[in-house]
Amino acid sequence: QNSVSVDLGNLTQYEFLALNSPLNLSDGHARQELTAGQARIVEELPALWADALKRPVAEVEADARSAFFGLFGQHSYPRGEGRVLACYSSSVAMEIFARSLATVSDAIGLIHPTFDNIPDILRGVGLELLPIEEDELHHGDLDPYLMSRVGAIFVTTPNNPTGRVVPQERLRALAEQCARYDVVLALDTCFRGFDTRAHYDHYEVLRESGCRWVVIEDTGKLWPTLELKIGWLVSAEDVGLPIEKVYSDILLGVSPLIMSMVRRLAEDAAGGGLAELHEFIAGNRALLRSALADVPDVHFLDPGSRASVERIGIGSRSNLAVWSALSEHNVFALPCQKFFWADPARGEGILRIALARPPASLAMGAAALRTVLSES
Ligand SMILES: N=C(N)NC[C@@H](O)CC(=O)C(=O)O
Repeated sequence: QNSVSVDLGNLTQYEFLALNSPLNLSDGHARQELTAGQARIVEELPALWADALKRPVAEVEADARSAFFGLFGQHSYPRGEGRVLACYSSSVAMEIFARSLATVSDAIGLIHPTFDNIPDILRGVGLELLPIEEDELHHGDLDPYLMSRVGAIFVTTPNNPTGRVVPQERLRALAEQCARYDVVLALDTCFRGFDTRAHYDHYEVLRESGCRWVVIEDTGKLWPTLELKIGWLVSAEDVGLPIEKVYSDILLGVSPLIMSMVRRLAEDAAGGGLAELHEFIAGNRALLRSALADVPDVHFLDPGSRASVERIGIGSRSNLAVWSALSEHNVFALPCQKFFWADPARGEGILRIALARPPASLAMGAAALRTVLSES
């Protein structure tokens, strides 16, 4: 067994290695087959193109926002000018938020663990990062020292890779503490679509709390749209950050064709597609867990997660050695050191498997993982 292990710079570099494999179980992007309803929307694209040519982009955008935010129960999203900014991806939205925060603050609290492009983007604009352990975030008020040191706190909910959701009353308490310290509360909700526990109206809670806030919403992990996506950068009226100015430094706007595609996908989801997606992911999660059920020293670390990824504890095995052995089978998982951006050693015995994949691919990948784990 080739136990040479590779330790790359960040998680996305591992994901690049998997991009051309039919057994890519690495990135959290949607790579399952189109449903019949979604395939019909692909057929509609030429008509959506013609429709977008005839209508003002503001109208097309408003329709896309209404369908997407309404689908996930976010009825109180802001309607005012410049309050919801469409970006090419949630990472572009993240970069704009980070640059605007760095004009007024030099430190931010960040949930730990989480996907490493978030700390990388924040460090990239010169911000000092203070970790907020996920358990601490869910337990109660945050450390007063941290709250007096930072200009914002950043929370991914549902979190990546754990799938853990900040419940409504916890969000309210967090937002109220942020209001007391005048700290911006920023949320990355890119996995929200998978978990109905994240479908309470976050914008109503945020508005009622009186805190300054930013939310990054993402269409990119839900539907298999060949990376056509929108990251929405949503902000409070009095957020006190030059978000619109920095946005205008980066882009003028997202294609109305993509906005219309997102609207139609959200409409299809509202008509039954979302429930279908939840069942699909649950089925793949069950497939993976049963394939590994009798392998010694294998643990499913997030039993309650509904996100489109699954963390697997592999005991004392080296996840980099397992990753390498899997890659010999042309199967690609994601080693979890880099999610623990402040303490990578805590990710050593953990792999993440993507669930938004064709069941047949997942089954073959799970069988290869079972073989590799049984040999190590
Ligand atoms: N801008 C970056 N690095 N994009 C990768 C990111 O979307 C993957 C991800 O979030 C996940 O695999 O969970």
